[in-house]
Amino acid sequence: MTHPPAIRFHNLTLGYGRHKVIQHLNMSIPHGALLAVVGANGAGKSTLFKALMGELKPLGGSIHLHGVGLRELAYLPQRAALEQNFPIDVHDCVAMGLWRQVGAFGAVSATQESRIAAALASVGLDGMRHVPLSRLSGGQMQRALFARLLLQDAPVILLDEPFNAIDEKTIQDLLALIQQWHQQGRTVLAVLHDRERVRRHFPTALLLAEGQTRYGATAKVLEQVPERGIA
Ligand SMILES: Nc1ncnc2c1ncn2[C@@H]1O[C@H](COP(=O)(O)OP(=O)(O)OP(=O)(O)O)[C@@H](O)[C@H]1O
Repeated sequence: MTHPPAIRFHNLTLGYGRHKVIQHLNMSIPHGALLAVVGANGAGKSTLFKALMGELKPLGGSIHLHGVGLRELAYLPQRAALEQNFPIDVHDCVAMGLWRQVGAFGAVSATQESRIAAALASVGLDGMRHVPLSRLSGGQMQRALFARLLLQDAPVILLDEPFNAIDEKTIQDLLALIQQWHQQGRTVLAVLHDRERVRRHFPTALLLAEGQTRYGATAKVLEQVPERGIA
């Protein structure tokens, strides 16, 4: 079964001033895709996500979202170290995932509180709701950010290096959540560096590399890339 496109890049060129990072990218990502975005450092993986989020204007070409509003994209940027210094606890950080429903200063209803509790339980942080973010380990912080994504309930989820500097047990738990999102029909794009993980868990891949951008079934995309080619 082929799904209609959720995201289409049309002759897309991205960069900063005169520095072009991605050039003339043409591809469609179907609804429900589970896609790994791979490529060497500086290949433009984060740049592509920033453009998808509307944070960076294309130098050329265009990005089309089909059946998905810009506000329906959930985005987990590369390790938000800064965010961990915010003087809030785990509960309030996760509750921010509800901002579309309650607004920035709205009160959280009893139903929403139970959704927050369920999200915390799904990431294994149920006992930590009142712990300040500054006391969390890297893995626990990433669990909290995934709980927030759960509450956002977005049809399209962008994860930029979600497993960077995270312990293996957390990675496995978060991978299980990603699989759940995939089974629910959400579109998930994740920037990853670990080739084996990509092979095992992501059916499709986009390789960004100067002159040899490739998109399709993961095994095919990775087959001619040198062992260190995406790290
Ligand atoms: N704000 C910026 N201003 C100017 N150049 C930038 C900016 N952000 C990124 N770049 C440059 O654009 C290129 C692509 O950067 P990007 O962060 O998208 O790469 P990446 O594939 O995500 O790399 P990594 O795997 O290291 O995170 C790099 O050469 C980088 O130096």
